Amino acid sequence: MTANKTLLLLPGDGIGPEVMTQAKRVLNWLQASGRASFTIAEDLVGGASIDANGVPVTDATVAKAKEVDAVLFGSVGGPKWDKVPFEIRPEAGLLRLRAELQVFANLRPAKVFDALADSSSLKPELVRGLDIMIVRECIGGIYFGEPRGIETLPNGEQRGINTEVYTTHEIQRVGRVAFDLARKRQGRVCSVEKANVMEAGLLWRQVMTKLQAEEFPDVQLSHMYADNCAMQLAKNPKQFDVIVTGNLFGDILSDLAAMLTGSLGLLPSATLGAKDEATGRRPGFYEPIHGSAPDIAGKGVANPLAQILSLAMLLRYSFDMQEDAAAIEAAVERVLAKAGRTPDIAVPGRATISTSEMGDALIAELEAI
Ligand SMILES: NC(=O)C1=CN([C@@H]2O[C@H](COP(=O)(O)OP(=O)(O)OC[C@H]3O[C@@H](n4cnc5c(N)ncnc54)[C@H](O)[C@@H]3O)[C@@H](O)[C@H]2O)C=CC1
Ligand SMILES: CC(C)CC(=O)C(=O)O
Ligand SMILES: [Mg+2]
Repeated sequence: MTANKTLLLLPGDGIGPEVMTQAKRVLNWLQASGRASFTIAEDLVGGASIDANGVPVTDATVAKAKEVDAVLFGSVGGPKWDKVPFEIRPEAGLLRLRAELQVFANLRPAKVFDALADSSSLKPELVRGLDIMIVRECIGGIYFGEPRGIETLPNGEQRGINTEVYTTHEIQRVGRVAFDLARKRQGRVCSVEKANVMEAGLLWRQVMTKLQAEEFPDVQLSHMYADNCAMQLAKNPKQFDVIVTGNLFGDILSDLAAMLTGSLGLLPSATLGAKDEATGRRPGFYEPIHGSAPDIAGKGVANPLAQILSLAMLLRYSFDMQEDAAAIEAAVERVLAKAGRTPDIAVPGRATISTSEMGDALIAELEAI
């Protein structure tokens, strides 16, 4: 059994708590079957924290997130908080957590399960067997760059400002994560930016080129403009192995990649920081790539698999529980093969199951191991 590990759950808003409930069942199964022992805390974040505490994440919650071995996050936001000041909107809580934990490398795998090749909006032959890894820089770029804000000009007009900023160091550290991952995969990295338009993109391209030549000559590096990458992902996604890109392009391209797999409700992510050489600890923050899905929240129909697969990534990357992570992924595959489908991945003409029934089906598969 793996020694006691500490875990903070932050379900958040909308479908966040609904899908987190199913992930908790998997955690319970891991403990009840004697595979692991966790100390689990849970806290508010996003709109739920605004309602209770007036801020989207409290200092105490941030402190807890820094103390634990890993954080499992749901999703935040929703129309209820549309009118709160921008600085304390629910999403600001998520951005603060990522920044405070210094989790800079967001790993967003897009893998097509065999049983779902027909659920993609692309032709099955284009996506069958697809397995790409998008590495998105997560605490820099235009989401964090200064200056930012909305200012009033002398003529009374307003101007909204955000700034794309990347330093050599920020590009190198996420680049190393991408090259390291490629070494364990097909050995190919495609670096994505807009070096034809933006200086930050030009620097990104130069730094990646130098990094590959100096530290990763065994890995093949190509470059692509972000607009072309979006087109190529829809045209021929299997050409990619690892894609490394900045915060904004990574956010957008990973939602696009999600639809190749059949649904946004299937894509997990792991966001990792640097390993502290003194303690051996590496911050790990795990979340589905989808948001709080206000259009389906409260209906019991959200697909919990992205949240559960995020837990599998947590076990793999933060707790080195490779077998258990693989067991969960295999159970997901078996549930899908037996046509266990929430509405987002429905097979036309066949009944769908609810969020909790998807949880039931998954636990049944895990118990059958
Ligand atoms: N990490 C986070 O907490 C994120 C939060 N958001 C926030 O979420 C709210 C809604 O944003 P949207 O742009 O609508 O994106 P969204 O990802 O919440 O939803 C987009 C579409 O995908 C569907 N969908 C998402 N997850 C699903 C699941 N697990 N099962 C089935 N269908 C699913 C939704 O029903 C919706 O039709 C906003 O407040 C946004 O800021 C958005 C993205 C990430
Ligand atoms: C801060 C988030 C709402 C941005 C987002 O869409 C994401 O990280 O996937
Ligand atoms: Mg997003």
